[in-house]
Amino acid sequence: MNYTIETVQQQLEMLRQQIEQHNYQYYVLDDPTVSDAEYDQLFSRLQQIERDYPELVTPDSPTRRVGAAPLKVFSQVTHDTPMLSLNNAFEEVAVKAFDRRIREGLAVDQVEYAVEPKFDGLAVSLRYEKGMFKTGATRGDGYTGEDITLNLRTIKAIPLALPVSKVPGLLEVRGEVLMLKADFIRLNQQHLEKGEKIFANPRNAAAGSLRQLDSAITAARRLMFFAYGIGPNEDTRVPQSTHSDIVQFLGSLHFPVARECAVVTGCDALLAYYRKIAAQREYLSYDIDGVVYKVNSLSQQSKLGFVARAPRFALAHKFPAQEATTRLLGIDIQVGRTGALTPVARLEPVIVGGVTVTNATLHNADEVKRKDVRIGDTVIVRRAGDVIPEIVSVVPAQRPENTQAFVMPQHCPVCGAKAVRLESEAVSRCTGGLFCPAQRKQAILHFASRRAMDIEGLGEKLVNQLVDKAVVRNPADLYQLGILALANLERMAEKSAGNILAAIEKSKQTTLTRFIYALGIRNVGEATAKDLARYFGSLSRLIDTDMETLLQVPDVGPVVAQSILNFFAEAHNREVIERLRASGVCWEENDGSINNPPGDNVISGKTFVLTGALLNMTREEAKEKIETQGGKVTGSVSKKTDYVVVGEDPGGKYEKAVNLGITLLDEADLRKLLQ
Ligand SMILES: NC(=O)c1ccc[n+]([C@@H]2O[C@H](COP(=O)([O-])OP(=O)(O)OC[C@H]3O[C@@H](n4cnc5c(N)ncnc54)[C@H](O)[C@@H]3O)[C@@H](O)[C@H]2O)c1
Ligand SMILES: [Zn+2]
Repeated sequence: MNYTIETVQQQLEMLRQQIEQHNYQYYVLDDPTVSDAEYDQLFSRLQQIERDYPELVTPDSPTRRVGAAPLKVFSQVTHDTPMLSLNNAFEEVAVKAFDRRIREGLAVDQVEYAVEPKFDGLAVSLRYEKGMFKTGATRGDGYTGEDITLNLRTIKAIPLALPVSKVPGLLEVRGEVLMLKADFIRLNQQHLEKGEKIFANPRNAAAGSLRQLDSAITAARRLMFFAYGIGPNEDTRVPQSTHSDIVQFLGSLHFPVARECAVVTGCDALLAYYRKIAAQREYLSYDIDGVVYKVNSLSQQSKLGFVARAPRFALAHKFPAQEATTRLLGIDIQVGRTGALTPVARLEPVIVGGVTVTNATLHNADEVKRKDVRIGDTVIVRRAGDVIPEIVSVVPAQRPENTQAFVMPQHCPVCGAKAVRLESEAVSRCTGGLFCPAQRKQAILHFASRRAMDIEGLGEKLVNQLVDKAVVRNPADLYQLGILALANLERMAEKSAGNILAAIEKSKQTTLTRFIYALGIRNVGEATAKDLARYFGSLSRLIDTDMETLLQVPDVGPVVAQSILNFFAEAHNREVIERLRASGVCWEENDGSINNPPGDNVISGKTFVLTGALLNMTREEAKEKIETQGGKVTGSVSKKTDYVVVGEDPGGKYEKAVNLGITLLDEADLRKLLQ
């Protein structure tokens, strides 16, 4: 196709505008809207056109510049030596071309390179004066960065003081701040639980954590630093000969440096290093997006010099993208072992980092809403190591017409029970805990566990087999098991089958606490089960209870109470309980009153009159105790008096109480009440 200068000009402008917008999203807002691969494509298109039409290159083109201008809310730091970017290569041919250019530029046959992993974080510069950490800044647009000294001081890996004997003057250390994969997963998990925004990848998490106005937030996030270079310095003790010496020197100052740094010679060795690191990538504790090749000799480096935005002596050889763009075909709901409903994106198959991806997690309803993911959307998918692929974002410009926002289903798609979301949680959960097929294994294992029904020998392997073979679908089925069904299972001798049947039989005789706990009601642990058993005395009272009553139980709040109500509201759960009782599971019950005679409702709001001398406490003490529990003590008996406490030698008040028919208590009764 033949372009006129005008159409090329138009294309250029569009590309530049798009790239500027992406730079802003990525560098300033830490919130990219396209995948890196897509960005890199736009960028190399722009580079290509500018190579073909050098007369159209403008000094402000993104290909001439680094990053983006610093945010105004931070103070600015001028870099005495600019912080540049790196030229990129994705293909081996580009690496070979790089090596050839270097050899030609230096007029040598072979070149020695320092090779390093390319950290996927954000570049910072740390300024030390007389060995003390003074200021730290982001790269910004390469010339001016943001002053983030306070935030950097919270990073444990950054030394606040260096041995002055080694660096008496000025030293600027350059390197990358990043978040370790494990810390990233933990942070997102926390955010997910709290219903907060989750980060697309460790780089964004690191950038978002570091570029905070409140350094307390940075301190709460765990960040890591790796040093890879030195900026301005006025010190002859800084190595002057090779880059690898500099890295070693940084290590001796106690800066973390990558263990994978090496020195190699020739182009084949570069490619071998790339393959070696690519194979290790998954196992590294931090994300890398490629490797970096740097001419090792510093004098050769300065001979080669710089192009617009990057040194000529270095090259970033990037790994294939971990992100890709594809179409969202549907949103399925998966039900986890604990009943959590997770929306999962069904995708048009796409290759991400060498693996075909057809599904990606959307985490929960809030996340879907925040990203506004809709069926038919074009989405960016990211895959990192063995982490489940996820949707990073939607490409809004490519949304088809008439799409609808996603709504979380009101019922469990597996068992049809009501799905509810508790106020304190980010996820919806199926309430059919005892019979939902998705939750079977978990429910049965918990039911049989030691502190619940205590069925010895019924462990995970056995439960898996029983459920997979559909011999047991819910805890009630356990009590219908026969020796044959058990003995037919793998690795199950007749003797151990007999033992298990005996353990099941034995478990029938249990306590109400254990039984309530065994039901696996969300938020009802052992302690709560005990409180409930004490308070209600019988299971049927608990099943028939209401919110108001539940809130009277010690330590039961609205969230726990709602969980309990949801659980018993599900008819299938009640059926399983009926079957359990019919098969002989039993415990002692009472009407609850003997467990609860003391407590608020007895003293609180009641009026007491004391008469006669008490043996083990003074009247003052008795009065105080009654009052601290919310009761009232008055001096004379009337129809409004609830209790008269009668001690030794009571006076006229005693007779009056008898006449009015008021409940009399002796000292022992009072003490019991007060307990
Ligand atoms: N998705 C988007 O919208 C978007 C927008 C802008 C940029 N980007 C991404 O950022 C890239 C461009 O960013 P860039 O200019 O920072 O370039 P870059 O990240 O490709 O390379 C330069 C940077 O590499 C880092 N680095 C890591 N390890 C290093 C080492 N051992 N030695 C030296 N430097 C090392 C330094 O921070 C340096 O600034 C793009 O290729 C793209 O992947 C994405
Ligand atoms: Zn269910």
